[in-house]
Amino acid sequence: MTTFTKVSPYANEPFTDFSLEENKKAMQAAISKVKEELGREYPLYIGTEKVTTEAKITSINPGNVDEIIGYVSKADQALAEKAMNVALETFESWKKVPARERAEYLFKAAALMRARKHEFSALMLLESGKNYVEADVDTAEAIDFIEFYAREMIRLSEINETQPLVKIPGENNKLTYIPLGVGVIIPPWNFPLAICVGMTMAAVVSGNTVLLKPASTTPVIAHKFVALMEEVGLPAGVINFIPGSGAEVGDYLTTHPKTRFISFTGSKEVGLRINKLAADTVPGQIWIKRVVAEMGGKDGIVVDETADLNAAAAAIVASAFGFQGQKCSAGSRAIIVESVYDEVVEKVVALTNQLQSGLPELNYAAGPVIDKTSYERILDYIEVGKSEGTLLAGGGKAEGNGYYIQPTVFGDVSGKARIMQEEIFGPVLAIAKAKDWKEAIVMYNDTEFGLTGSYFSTNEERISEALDTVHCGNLYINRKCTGALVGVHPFGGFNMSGTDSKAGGYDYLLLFTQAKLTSRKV
Ligand SMILES: NC(=O)c1ccc[n+]([C@@H]2O[C@H](COP(=O)([O-])OP(=O)(O)OC[C@H]3O[C@@H](n4cnc5c(N)ncnc54)[C@H](O)[C@@H]3O)[C@@H](O)[C@H]2O)c1
Ligand SMILES: N[C@@H](CCC=O)C(=O)O
Repeated sequence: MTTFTKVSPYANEPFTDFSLEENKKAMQAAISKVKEELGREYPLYIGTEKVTTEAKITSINPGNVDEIIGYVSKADQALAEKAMNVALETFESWKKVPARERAEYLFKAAALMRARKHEFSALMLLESGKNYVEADVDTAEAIDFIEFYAREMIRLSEINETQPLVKIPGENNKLTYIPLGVGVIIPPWNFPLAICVGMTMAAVVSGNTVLLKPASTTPVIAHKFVALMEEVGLPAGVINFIPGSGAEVGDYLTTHPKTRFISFTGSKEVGLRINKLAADTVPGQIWIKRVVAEMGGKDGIVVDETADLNAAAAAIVASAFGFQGQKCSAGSRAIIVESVYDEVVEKVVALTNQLQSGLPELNYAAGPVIDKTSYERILDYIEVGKSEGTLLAGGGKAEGNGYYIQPTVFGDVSGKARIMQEEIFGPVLAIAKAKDWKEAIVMYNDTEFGLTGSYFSTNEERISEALDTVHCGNLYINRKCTGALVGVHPFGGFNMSGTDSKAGGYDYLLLFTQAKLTSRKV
């Protein structure tokens, strides 16, 4: 590879405006095209080999459970071992590829994904149940991660020029960020393109080779990304695609002596398990495994009596019910000061009741939740909510040939209630009343999580105190608590929300590299 793309300053990928008929039509055309390709089989990628297994993951449309998205081959431990050996071998050559050259593969991939944006969004919409806007935002974020990390790797490779070390006479000193080795990439299903792409590309552009184990409900969109990387000419063996059972393949690779790092995004329970298993050293292991674990949230919005109450209500509803509340950033709690409680709650309920449930391909505001297990878990939580608060909206199943649940709101919930403390990961909002803004912040902080939060107020003194005391990785003032943008809002949480890796930020690639200092006497 000799000719490099001219690198422009990083800018976020614009979102598509679906109020324009031509954009809506373009998405509908992409959905029709993708539908013609449903039901295919997809292999594992192990180096140059495409491996088809008898055992398959069947991916279905959660909004229309009779529609099969695809059949994806499934790795077992023997295939995971084979992939590990290929990744180890490929690492020896990939780590020597100059950073600028590695970044070039990413620039090419971003350009191609941009050209096929609606096609990626359409497949994701059918496989995960996102509506047009949510799918478009996910694809845009995937493009952003690729563009951002490519530039970041170039920056890190030039750090000696841009941030020189202190000079002393008689020595030439240099810092180089070198890769770690073979990493296991374990993304969740809820940003099935953006997070899968971001986690994988960050590790790869840093010079590592990876074993990518996608989430079992969204393996087809993950495959589309892997095929794209093959198309741009990324050397075989850099990304090895091994869908499979988390418990079987995941545990095997987490405890493997040659695994150098694990990059995980998902639930607290699985994240803690990985962290624990990875902490044990096994025979043949010569390093401390690095674990990047981004986990769940019980995010909340605090509203005081000076706030713009219409804006606050709109933000509460958008944060609670965007993609059916299936975001780690979802505002599943609202804490409202007593004097404006009734007014805000009334607005929230009115806006919630406007959300219509239906097929993602018809672009309904409220689509299905991801699978039967989630569906049943969320419905159970709704029953718990009925004994912990006052049901104000929704409260059960919604119509449709899929996993549809009504956007549900509970009021008068105590801060200690289960629906205020546990991550439900579905369209369920719990609202609590606080005596005043100070108590509201204390209630917000009363959680084991610490991912996102919003504070609505027009009082500068209180905003200033909120900025200091609301304890979460991503704190927003007077806006919703979802929708972090790459490069603008580096993303990651405190406490049980994870290792605060700040995806889409300037520190992120450091997690996939190690700094080597060389000092030469002159
Ligand atoms: N903090 C963040 O940035 C962030 C972003 C997105 C989602 N999330 C969280 O992710 C969760 C939802 O995603 P999910 O349902 O896919 O989470 P999950 O923990 O069930 O699964 C995440 C991934 O881990 C795999 N896995 C399961 N068991 C494993 C094991 N023993 N070893 C290795 N891998 C294993 C799964 O197959 C999947 O690929 C929510 O808790 C959400 O808050 C966090
Ligand atoms: N980064 C996304 C959330 C990712 C987790 O689900 C947001 O900011 O809404």
